[in-house]
Amino acid sequence: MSPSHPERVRFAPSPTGFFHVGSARTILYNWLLARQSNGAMLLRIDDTDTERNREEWVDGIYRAIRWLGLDWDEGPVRQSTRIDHYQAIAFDLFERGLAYWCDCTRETLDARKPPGTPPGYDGFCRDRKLSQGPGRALRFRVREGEIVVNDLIRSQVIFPAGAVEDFVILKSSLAPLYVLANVIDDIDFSITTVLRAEEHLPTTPKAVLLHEALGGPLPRFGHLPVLVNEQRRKLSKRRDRVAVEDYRQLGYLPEPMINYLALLGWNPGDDREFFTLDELIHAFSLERVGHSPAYFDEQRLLHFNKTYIASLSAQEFARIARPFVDPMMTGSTDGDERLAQILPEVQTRIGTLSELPAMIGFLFHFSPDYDELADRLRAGDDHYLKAVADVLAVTDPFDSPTIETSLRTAAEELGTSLRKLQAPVRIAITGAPIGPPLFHSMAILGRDECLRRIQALLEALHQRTPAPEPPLP
Ligand SMILES: Nc1ncnc2c1ncn2[C@@H]1O[C@H](COP(=O)(O)OP(=O)(O)OP(=O)(O)O)[C@@H](O)[C@H]1O
Ligand SMILES: [Zn+2]
Repeated sequence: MSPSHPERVRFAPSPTGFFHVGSARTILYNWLLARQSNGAMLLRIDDTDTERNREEWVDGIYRAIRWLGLDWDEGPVRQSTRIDHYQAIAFDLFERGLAYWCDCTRETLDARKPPGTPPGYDGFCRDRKLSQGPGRALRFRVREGEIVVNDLIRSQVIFPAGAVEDFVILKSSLAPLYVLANVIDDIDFSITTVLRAEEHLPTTPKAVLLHEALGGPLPRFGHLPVLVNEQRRKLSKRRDRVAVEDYRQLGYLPEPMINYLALLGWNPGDDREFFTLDELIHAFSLERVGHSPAYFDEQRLLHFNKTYIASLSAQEFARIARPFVDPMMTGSTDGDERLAQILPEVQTRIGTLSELPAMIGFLFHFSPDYDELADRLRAGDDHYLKAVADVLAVTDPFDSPTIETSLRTAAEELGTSLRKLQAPVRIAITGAPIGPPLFHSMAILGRDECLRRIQALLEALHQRTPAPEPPLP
C-alpha cells in the first residue's frame, strides 16, 4: 500500500569511507518511499566531523548513487556550510533556558559519582547558571518523563524517565553535535519521514526532545534492520565486503544489486524474487519491512547477478562486458570479431563480469606456463594430442559441429571417449580445465592457431627431462 501524501525524506550519509551496502539499502528505501508517494528525497551530506571526512568520499557517495541508478531531488546540502545556523539555534535554546553550559570533565564527573551509579552525565551544572566560556559545553536540559518513539518498523519504543542524560549539543569548541544538526535540518527541510539504519535508534529519543523544543511536527521514524554476515554478526568493513564500489569492480550490476538490497528487510509477501526498480516503486511498502537482522548473502546476490546477466540481450551484454574485457584485448588482432563470437557462449555461464578475463582471455593472448600445462596431462595424452592434430589438419569446414564430428570419430578409432580425448585438447587450447564450449572456441581461433597451440604443448612435453626413477626399496 503506498502512502497517500507526498513524503519528504532524506538520505544523509557521512563521508567517512567507501559507500556501504547498508547505506545503499537505506537510500533505496528512502528513494522508493519518495517515488511511490510523489514526494521528494533530499541528499544531505553529514560532513561536520572534519577529522573523519574526506572530499573523495563525498564524490564516492555521488558516484555510488548514480551507479545504483538512483538520484535525489534536492541538495546536496552540506552540513559543514550550516554550522553558524546550528550554533545560533543552540544559543537560542540556552536563552530559553532549555540548555545550559557545563564545565565538567570526564575526570571531575567520575571523581564525583559514587561507584556503581549508572553511566552518563549527572546534571551537576543544571542550576549553576554558568555562562559561555572556554572549556564549557552546552547541554540540553532533558525534560521529566518517559520518551516515546513511535517507530514505523519497531512500533513503540519507550525510553523510561532518566534513560537519557542531559546531552551535549555544542562541544566546548562550539562544534554542533550530530543529533542537533540532524534535527535542525529535518525541520528546515520539512522532512516527513526519517528512514535510517538501526544504529541511530538510541539517539532518537534525543531527537524527539529536540523536536519538542524546536517546535514543528515530529517526523515519522523508521529504523531499518541491521545487515549481518553469515555468522550473524553485524556486517562491517573490518570483516566483510561492504563497499558498493568493490561489488561494482567485481562485475556486479546495479539492477540485481538493487533488487537484492530491496529484499534485505522488506518482504514482498509472496515468493516473487525479481523486481525492476519501477516494479519496486509499486510493490515496496514500509509495512512489510521487518526488524530482524537481514542476512547479506553474497551467494544469493551472485545468483541475482547471474540471472540478470543471462536475461540481457546479446547487445546489452556486449556493452556492459566491454570495460571488463577491454584491458585483455589490447594489442590483439581480430579481437572484436572473436569477442562478438564468444560472448553469446559465456553469457549464461558467468556470475559476475570480472570472471570474463579468466574465462575467455585465451582467445586474445596466450602465453601459458607450458611446464604447468604439461604437468596436468595424463599418460597417453600426447598420443591423443597428435591424433587430434592430424584430424584437425583436414577438418573442413573448420566450424564447431564439424570439429566435434571429427573428434568424435577420432575418439572411436582410438577406442576412447570424446570426453577423454577432449581433456588434453582443452588444456592445449585454453590453458584451463574449464571454460567456454571448446569446439566453439576452436572454431573462433581457427585451424592454424589451434594446431600451433597443440604443437607447442607437445613440444613442451617432449623437452621435459623425464622424471627420475623412484629409488629402489
Ligand atoms: N551492518 C550494517 N547494516 C546496515 N547499515 C550499516 C551496517 N554497517 C554500516 N552501515 C551503514 O553504513 C554507513 C557506514 O558505516 P560505517 O563506516 O560505520 O560502517 P562499518 O565500518 O562497516 O561499521 P562499523 O565500523 O560499525 O563496524 C553508515 O551509514 C551505517 O549506517
Ligand atoms: Zn557539568
